[in-house]
Amino acid sequence: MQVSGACCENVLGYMPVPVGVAGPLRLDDQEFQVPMATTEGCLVASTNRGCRALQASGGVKSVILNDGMTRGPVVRLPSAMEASNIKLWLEKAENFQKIKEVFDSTSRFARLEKLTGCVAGRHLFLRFQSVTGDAMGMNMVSKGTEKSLAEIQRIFHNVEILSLSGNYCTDKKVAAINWLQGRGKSVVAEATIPASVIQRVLKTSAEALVDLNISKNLVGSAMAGSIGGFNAHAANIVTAIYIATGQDVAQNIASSNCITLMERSGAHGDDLYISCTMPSIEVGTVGGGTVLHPQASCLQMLGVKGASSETPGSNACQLAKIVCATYFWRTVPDVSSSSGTLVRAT
Ligand SMILES: CC(C)(COP(=O)([O-])OP(=O)([O-])OC[C@H]1O[C@@H](n2cnc3c(N)ncnc32)[C@H](O)[C@@H]1OP(=O)([O-])[O-])[C@@H](O)C(=O)NCCC(=O)NCCSC(=O)C[C@@](C)(O)CC(=O)[O-]
Ligand SMILES: NC(=O)C1=CN([C@@H]2O[C@H](COP(=O)(O)OP(=O)(O)OC[C@H]3O[C@@H](n4cnc5c(N)ncnc54)[C@H](OP(=O)(O)O)[C@@H]3O)[C@@H](O)[C@H]2O)C=CC1
Repeated sequence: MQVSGACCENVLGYMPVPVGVAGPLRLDDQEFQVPMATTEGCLVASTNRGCRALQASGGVKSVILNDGMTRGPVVRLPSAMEASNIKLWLEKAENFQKIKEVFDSTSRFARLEKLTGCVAGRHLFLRFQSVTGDAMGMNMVSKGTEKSLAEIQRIFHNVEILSLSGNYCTDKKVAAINWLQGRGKSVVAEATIPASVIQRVLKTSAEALVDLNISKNLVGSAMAGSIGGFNAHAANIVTAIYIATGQDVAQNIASSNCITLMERSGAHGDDLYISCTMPSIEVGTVGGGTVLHPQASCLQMLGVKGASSETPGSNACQLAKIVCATYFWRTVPDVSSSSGTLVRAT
C-alpha cells in the first residue's frame, strides 16, 4: 500500500537482503547499534571489530561542517555576454534575496542558502543549495529550482531553460564539485586509539597503520587519479546503511567521498590519531524509502526516525554523523586487514 505510487511501480514482490548489526558504536558520548543490509560476508564482522577497538578508546567525536542539498540546472542565452550578465546579476545580494523568496515559498523546510553560477560559452549552469529539514531533499530542491528558474526567465526573457538538472548538481555521478564544495551533509569525525588497543585488538602498530594509510589511501589513490576516494571502501558501509534505512542507494556515489588521515600521536608516538572527512553524505529521515516499515524500524533503532519535532534537520544530520562514524570505526580494520587478512576475509 505504501509502496505503489510512492516507492515503486509494477510491483511484483520484494528482495530480502540480510540485515546485520554493528555496535555498540560510541559517537559523541552516545551509543548506537547500527543496522547494515548487505550480502557481503565479513562486512558486519569487521565493522564490529572496529567498534571494539574504538569502544576501548573512548569513541569518536564528529561535527557537521555544512548542510545543503543542491540542484544544478542548465540554461542557454543568445550570447556568452548575456549568460555572464545573469551570473553577475545573481551574485548581487538584493537579487539573490528576490530569488530566495521565490524558492523558499515552495516548501516549509527548504531554504535557499547559496546560489552560484558557472559559464561555458553561452551556457549558464546554476547551483542552488538549500537546507531541506530532515528530508534528503532532491524533490524539494528541484521544486524550488523550477520556480526560481521561472522567475529568472520572467526577468530575463531570452533565458532558454534546457534542463532542470544540467549535471552541475551533481546527482548520482562522480564529480569533483561534490568533493570540493560538498553536497548534503559534510561531516568530519576523529578519535585517538591508544597503542595498547592497537596491539591487543588490531594486532598491529600505529607506525604500520600510518605507513600503510599513506601508501594505499593517499599515494595509491593519487596515482589512480581518484576523486574523493582516499579511503579503503567507505562505499561498503554507506551502501549497507543506505539499504537498511531507506535512503536513495544510487546516491552512494558522492556519499562515499572520504579522506582518511592517520598520524602517530601520544608521548611515545605509538598511539594513533585518525580522522575521516566526508563532504557529501546525502541522507534523509523523511520521504523516499524511509516511509517503509522495515526501513523506518532501522531508523528507529538509531533514534532518528521521521521528522525531528524540536529542530527540523537534526535527525538527518545525526544520521549523516552515524554514517561517517561507522565508516570511521571500520577504517582501522580496513587498513590493518589490507596488509594481510583481506583474502581471508572474503
Ligand atoms: C512518471 C513518468 C513515467 C510519466 O510519464 P508520461 O509519459 O507522462 O506517462 P503517460 O501517462 O503518458 O504513460 C506513458 C507510459 O509510461 C509508463 N507509465 C506511466 N506511468 C506509469 C506508472 N504509474 N506505472 C507504470 N508505468 C507507467 C507506461 O508504460 C505508459 O504507457 P501505457 O501503459 O499507458 O501505454 C515520467 O514523467 C517520468 O519518467 N518522469 C521522471 C521520473 C524519474 O525518473 N524520477 C527519478 C528521479 S530523477 C533522479 O533520481 C536523478 C537525477 C534527475 O537527479 C539525475 C540528474 O541530475 O540528471
Ligand atoms: N526529483 C528528482 O530529481 C529526484 C528525486 N529523488 C527521489 O526524491 C525522494 C526524496 O526527495 P525529498 O525531497 O527528500 O523527499 P519528499 O519529496 O518526500 O519531500 C519531503 C516532504 O516531507 C515534508 N516534510 C515534513 N516534515 C519535514 C521535515 N522535518 N523536514 C523536511 N521535510 C519535511 C516536506 O514538506 P514541504 O512540502 O513543506 O517541503 C515535503 O513535502 C526520494 O524518493 C529520491 O529517490 C532522487 C533524486 C532526484
